[in-house]
Amino acid sequence: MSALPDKHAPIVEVDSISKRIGSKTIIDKLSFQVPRGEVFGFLGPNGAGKTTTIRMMVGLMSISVGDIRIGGYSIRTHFEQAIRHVGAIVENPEMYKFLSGYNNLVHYARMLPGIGEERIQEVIDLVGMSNRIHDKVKTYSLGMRQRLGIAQALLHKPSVLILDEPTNGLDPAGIRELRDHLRKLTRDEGISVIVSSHLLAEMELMCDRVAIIQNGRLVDVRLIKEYTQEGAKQRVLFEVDAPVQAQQLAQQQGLSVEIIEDSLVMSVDKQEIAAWNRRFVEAGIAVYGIRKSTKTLEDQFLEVTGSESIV
Ligand SMILES: Nc1ncnc2c1ncn2[C@@H]1O[C@H](COP(=O)(O)OP(=O)(O)OP(=O)(O)O)[C@@H](O)[C@H]1O
Repeated sequence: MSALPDKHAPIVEVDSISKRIGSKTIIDKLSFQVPRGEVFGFLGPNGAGKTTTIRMMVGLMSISVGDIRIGGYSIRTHFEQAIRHVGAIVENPEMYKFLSGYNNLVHYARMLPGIGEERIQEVIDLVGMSNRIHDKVKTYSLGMRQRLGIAQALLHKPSVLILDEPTNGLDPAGIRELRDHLRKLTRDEGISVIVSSHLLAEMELMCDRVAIIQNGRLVDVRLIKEYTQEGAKQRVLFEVDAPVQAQQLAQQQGLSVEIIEDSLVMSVDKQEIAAWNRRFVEAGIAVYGIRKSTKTLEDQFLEVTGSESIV
C-alpha cells in the first residue's frame, strides 16, 4: 500500500477486519468508512465487539486479518503516521486529581512536540471549560472530567476523536453538554468524531451516521436522517370524525391511505399537510388532530435485525 495519504479519502477506513482470540471469532470481516467532519456512532448491544474494534483502531490490540487506515495510513504498516491523526479516550483518562485542569493539560502538552500555551487555551475553549480550568480536578463532576479528557485528546490537533461509550455515567445534562461540544468540534474544527454506545436514542441525537454491529458483524451503516426519513414523505395521522369519507377523498387524489383507529394514515410531503387539512375541512370533515409518525432509529433497527431488541 502507498504511504501517501489521500485528502479526500474517508478519515477512517476499516477494511474487512477480523479478530480471533483463541478459537473465538470476536470480530468477523467488519468494514465501514468514517467520512471527514461527521459524528459517527458505533452502535451495538453489550458484547457486540465495539470496544474490541476501537482498541484495534487505536493500536491497543492487534488485528488478526484485514487493515484499518487512518488519514490514509495503515495502522499495521505505518502506525506512527496513522496514530498521529487520532485523539482517543478508550480507558478512563489518567488525571492528576490534586492538580488543576489547566496544570494537567500543561503536563500532557509537555510530552507533545510543538504544543504551546496558545493551543492549550484553544482546547480549553473548545470544550467550554475556561471558567473552571484553574480549579483542582478532584472538584470536577464526571462530565467536566470527561471534557478535560477530550481537551487533552485534542491537544495535538487530531483529525478524528474516538470515544468509547462516552456517555456512560453521565446525567442527562452532562450528556447534552457532551453532545453540544462534539457537534461544535465537527462544525468548527472539521474533525470527525467516533462514539460507541449501546443506547439507540442517544445515538439518534448525537450522530450524523451510525454503524450497527451485532456479534462482531456489521448489520447496517446509514445516515441518521435516512433512518428518520427527514426530507422524504412523512407518515401523517389525521384524526377525523368521518374516516371512510376522508379516505375516499384521498383515494380520489391517488393517495394510498389506511384507517387505523379512526385516524387516517397517509404518506405526504411536509408542505402537503396543511393543504390536506383544508381539503378535509372544506369537505365537511372535522379534523380533531394531526400527528406526524416518523420512524425512529429503533423502528428501523428492528426492521433490519428482525425482532431482537438491542437495548
Ligand atoms: N481478551 C478477550 N478474550 C476472550 N474474549 C474476549 C476478549 N475481549 C473481548 N472478548 C469477547 O468479545 C466480545 C466483544 O467484546 P467487546 O468488549 O468488544 O464488546 P462491546 O460491544 O464493547 O460490549 P460492551 O459494551 O459490553 O463493552 C465479547 O463476547 C467479549 O466477551
